[in-house]
Amino acid sequence: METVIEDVRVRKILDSRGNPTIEVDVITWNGFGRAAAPSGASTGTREVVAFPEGGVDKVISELEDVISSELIGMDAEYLEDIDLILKEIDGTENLSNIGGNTTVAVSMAAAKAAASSYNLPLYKFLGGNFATSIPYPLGNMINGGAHAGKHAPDIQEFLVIPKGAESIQEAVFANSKVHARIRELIQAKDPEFTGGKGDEGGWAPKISNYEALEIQARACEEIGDETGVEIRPSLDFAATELWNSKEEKYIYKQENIKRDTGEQIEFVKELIKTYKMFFIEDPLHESDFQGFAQLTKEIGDKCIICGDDIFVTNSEILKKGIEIGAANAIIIKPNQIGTLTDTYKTVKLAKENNYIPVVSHRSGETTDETIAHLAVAFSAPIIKTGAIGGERIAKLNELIRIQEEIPYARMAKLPER
Ligand SMILES: C=C(OP(=O)(O)O)C(=O)O
Ligand SMILES: [Mg+2]
Repeated sequence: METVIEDVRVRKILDSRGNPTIEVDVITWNGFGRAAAPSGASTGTREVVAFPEGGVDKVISELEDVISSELIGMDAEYLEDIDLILKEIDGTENLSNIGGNTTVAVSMAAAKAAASSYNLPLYKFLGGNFATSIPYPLGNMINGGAHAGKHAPDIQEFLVIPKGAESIQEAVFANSKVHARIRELIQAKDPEFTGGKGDEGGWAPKISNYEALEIQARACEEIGDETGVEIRPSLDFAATELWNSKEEKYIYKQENIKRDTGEQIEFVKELIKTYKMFFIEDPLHESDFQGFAQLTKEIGDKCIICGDDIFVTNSEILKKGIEIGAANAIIIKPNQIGTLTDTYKTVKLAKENNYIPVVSHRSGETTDETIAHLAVAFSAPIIKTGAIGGERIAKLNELIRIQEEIPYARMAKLPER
């Protein structure tokens, strides 16, 4: 009885870019769940459609009644049934009728309502008592590409991971120290730097890719020495954004360099070796499964090779990657696939095949903290959710609370790289 849905409310709220997004409340007999959908800027073409034409307003005016009349009376605990109904209401493969952002917000709010009905936090409701490992935060330090202005580096994300941290608190503060040090190092290079940031809270400076790489490496080393925590650099190339399919080249506008697939693979390998990169995301464009497989085979034992736009949290697409050994990690973004059930299906498949699930934010976020709970529930060893900024720290601070709550909490076991 406790988990029976009594009401569903949908509203338009702001995201971190100032764009409208959807927030959903699910009210059960004995509980309440609220969740909001994020949105991407460098989206994969095979992601589900975020919103139907007409955007959030259309969803609210036309769909609120349909969704709530279907869900009222259902049991929020039966997440698979709820997600199935949402997909049935939509009726398309890519959720283009009601939008994947609509379904994901309802799906997450329903799960949170079910958890709350039992007086359980979401991570425990979904993950049970043995979900005790806390993910390492992969934090954004410098933003480029689609997440920053045109003078910023071409590579989308310069990230760091405090892999030597012994607690989430130590980890997030190590990241914030690196973030602050990077500002100083940028300022030393460019005295006119105003402290501008990109969409994910990383600095958006007018420096080259190589300058950014040098600054990133130096900051990791200096803060690592200061704190005694090993901190390793990482990158998200978001290479689909760099790929020009007509020329069949990756275009680095800033350096006026074009690289074909072979050159791109060599370039990525060189950066991994030079900077001891721990994690590289989307080094090749979203359709290059073979390139991913080659890179993984050649250097996947030295660095995590992670697929985002290539897999779009879709288990069927991941299967294709697994068959040929493309990547050894996968970004998990619930709104790429539209429901929690399908998100979990992908995480399960990844784990069964030794692909590391990396639960991730989007560039457009809200203060919704759900992904912190999902990362713990799924025992994901890494969460990618920025380093600073209100919508990023909402997740990081929630992890601090979760760690405090779990009696045997320990940092996740990271793969050796
Ligand atoms: C978070 C990312 O960006 P977006 O949300 O714009 O896809 C990413 O590419 O990993
Ligand atoms: Mg990415």
